[in-house]
Amino acid sequence: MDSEDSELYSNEDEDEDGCAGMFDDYSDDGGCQASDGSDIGDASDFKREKRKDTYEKEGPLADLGKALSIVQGNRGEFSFGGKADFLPPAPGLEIEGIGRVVLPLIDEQVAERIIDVCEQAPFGRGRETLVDTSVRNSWQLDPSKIKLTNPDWATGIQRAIPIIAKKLGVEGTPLTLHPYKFLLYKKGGHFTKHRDTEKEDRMFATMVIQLPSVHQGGQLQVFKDGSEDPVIHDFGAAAGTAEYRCNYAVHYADAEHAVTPITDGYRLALIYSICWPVRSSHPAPTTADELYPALLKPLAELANADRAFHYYLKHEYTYHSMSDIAFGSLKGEDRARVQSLRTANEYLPPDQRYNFYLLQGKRHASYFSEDYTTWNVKEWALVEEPKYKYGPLLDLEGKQLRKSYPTLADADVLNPDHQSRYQRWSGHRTKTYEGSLGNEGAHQGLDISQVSASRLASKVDG
Ligand SMILES: O=C(O)CCC(=O)C(=O)O
Ligand SMILES: [Fe+2]
Repeated sequence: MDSEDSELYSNEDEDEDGCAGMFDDYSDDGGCQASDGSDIGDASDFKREKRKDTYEKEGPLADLGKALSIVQGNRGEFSFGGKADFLPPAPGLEIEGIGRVVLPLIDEQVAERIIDVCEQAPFGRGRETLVDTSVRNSWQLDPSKIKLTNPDWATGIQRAIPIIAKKLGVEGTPLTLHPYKFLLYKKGGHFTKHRDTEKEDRMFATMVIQLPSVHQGGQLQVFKDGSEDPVIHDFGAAAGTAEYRCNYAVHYADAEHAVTPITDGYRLALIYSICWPVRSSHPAPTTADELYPALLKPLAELANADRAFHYYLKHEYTYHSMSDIAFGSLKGEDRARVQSLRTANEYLPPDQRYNFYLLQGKRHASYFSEDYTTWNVKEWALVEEPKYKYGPLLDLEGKQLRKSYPTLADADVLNPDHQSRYQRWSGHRTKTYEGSLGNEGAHQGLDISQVSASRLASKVDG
């Protein structure tokens, strides 16, 4: 394998906005990235990118994509939940400075006393942590400030782990659950669409446990791949059990989700981060054996032609999860597809086999609008060509190859889902707004930096 170790960020200049550090602009404090609901830049950018899209529609790379498109693997459920049978209905909630809180919470005075010891929950936008009740309106406490005194609580959380692992399609994996926040919503409380960011190393999913609550509204909506049709978690509302037991929901942290407004009562929830075990080596899901001939033929042709290719992972990954556990951190479909490629690769003659690598990329685009008045502006124009930066190659064990910062050409993309370039990059976004302040009618600018999904790149050995 001769890695291209010549250039650092090979295809573009450093951008000038201070985001030269590849992985430094995740939001941490708020724990969440707000998406403000507007489609800034999307329409015009999408059209442009579509026109320019150059991925191969026929030939061995396209055939390999076609064979891979049916690999779904043991994807697990994208978001699930329901009755938390594994937890006791009376958790024994104690709040520092308040004492024992009887559930469900209905007494307004008690609720206000709890609110007094809480802080208004913030959210992350770019590098900032903001409080804006039009985006997020709830009250939060650090888990160190609460106790769940029922001893069945801790054992119940442990009992949840194999259930969650199985539903996520990673049965047998010793996931860990870490309490992240206690949340209280009252009438008017809500949280607009957002993604959760990494709060702990190796966090990849979120569990919401709703404590016995009497309230109206406050459903959790989880959106799949930009779909407008969410999975809805009502935490026992329709079944009439919300007030008598704990209910839960799990979703991948990178899935967009929202909490609809609470229209009456109080909703209490505990948020847990779901994390991969350190240095996990659990078995990969299996794919059907009959698949390999279909993968093998185009893969062999590509190897013969000494052709490198790359694949855009579909889930979001943080730099930490990538470098810590690499292949072990891949989720659902990504995991199944990479594993299928690896298995097919084993059938190639040793001197033709591929090496597989992971790398993370970043796309930066600037937009401009003249009619900027709110965040709902429809017409944004690209100011200049988007810039792309790629991090170093990591092997599937997460080891960094020294000085290997490749450039990825569109012509070499393995694209099983026929995604446009814009779609391939439409993962995690950080939006920053810039404008001339206090100058009515002035032109306004907008930056969008996208932290892309990580990449799988591969190069012919030898
Ligand atoms: O309250 C909930 O159900 C979810 C809250 C949430 O999305 C978050 O804290 O990031
Ligand atoms: Fe969230």
